[in-house]
Amino acid sequence: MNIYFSGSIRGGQQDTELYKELIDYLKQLGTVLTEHIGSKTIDTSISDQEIHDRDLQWVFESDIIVAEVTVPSLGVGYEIGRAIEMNKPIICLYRSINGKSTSAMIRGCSNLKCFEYKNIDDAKLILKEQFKTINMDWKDISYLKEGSPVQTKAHKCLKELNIFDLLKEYNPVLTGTIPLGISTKSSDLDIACRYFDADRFENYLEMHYGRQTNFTVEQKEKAGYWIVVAKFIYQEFKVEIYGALFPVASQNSYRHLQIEHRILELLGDKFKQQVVKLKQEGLKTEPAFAQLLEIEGDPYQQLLKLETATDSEIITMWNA
Ligand SMILES: O=c1[nH]c(=O)n([C@H]2C[C@H](O)[C@@H](COP(=O)(O)O)O2)cc1CO
Repeated sequence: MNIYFSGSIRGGQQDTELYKELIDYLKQLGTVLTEHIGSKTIDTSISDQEIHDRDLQWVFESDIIVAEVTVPSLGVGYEIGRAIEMNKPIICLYRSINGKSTSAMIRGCSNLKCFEYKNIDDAKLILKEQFKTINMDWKDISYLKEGSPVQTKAHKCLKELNIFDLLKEYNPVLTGTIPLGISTKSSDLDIACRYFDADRFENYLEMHYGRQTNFTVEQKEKAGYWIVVAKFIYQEFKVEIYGALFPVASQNSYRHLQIEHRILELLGDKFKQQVVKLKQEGLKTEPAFAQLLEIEGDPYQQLLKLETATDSEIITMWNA
């Protein structure tokens, strides 16, 4: 796994030693492409344009961006913005100094995860917990092959439909409950995609899947977003391909998948069985999680808030 560590240089180098400690820790989790940020020696042999182009190429090659954003830096802010455009997972870490927090454009951005920490041990714990979820590559569906009978069947159908090759440019990810192993008989095969041109995406879906049983495709507004939804039946599965204009990683179905996966990993089989039981009784997935964790309010929104909770906070929510 390639990691792009981002930290202030010309914005101020007072935290360089801390960056070095973070980089050393990240080296245990993957390959850090930007080790130079942990050193005060500035390479003057390359031009600003070379730095810019090299670093953007590294952002592109990274699987994750970790940014320490306590010292305000134009370069770090710019890298984060470009990484969001590239649909990369981003973790920002900051310390409040003299009551001063970090920019609202970072803390308030739903395309990244922002954590406040106090010391290096805190930061390491946050990184350890976050990397556990991020390491799961949902784009590669081979994990289904070794799974439950329904997961193996899903794998076979998705291969036969060639969904992940045909829709490659739309960045498809299987979401919903089948990847999590908590599906019931009525669970769909949900595929989340990102389009850049809704009409083109709709036509493409029609061209490739229009002959499938009960095929329908429509464009509509949902919760303020313009979406394209194609549905059809394939063998025993209802397939739903869903496209929106924004990156899959920031779509709610994907974010729910990630947080639910993390909760299931943390709370184990007993919790999983309770979720399945509530679903069999007719509850939808997110309301089932919310009921068991005693979360009040809109379960779809409230579950997303757990993205920045620590493992121990999540564990204490469940009184088995
Ligand atoms: O010499 C450099 N090398 C380099 O890699 N950078 C990149 C990596 C850092 O994450 C970020 C720091 O930006 P700034 O220098 O504006 O604080 O920019 C920035 C500079 C100098 O701006």
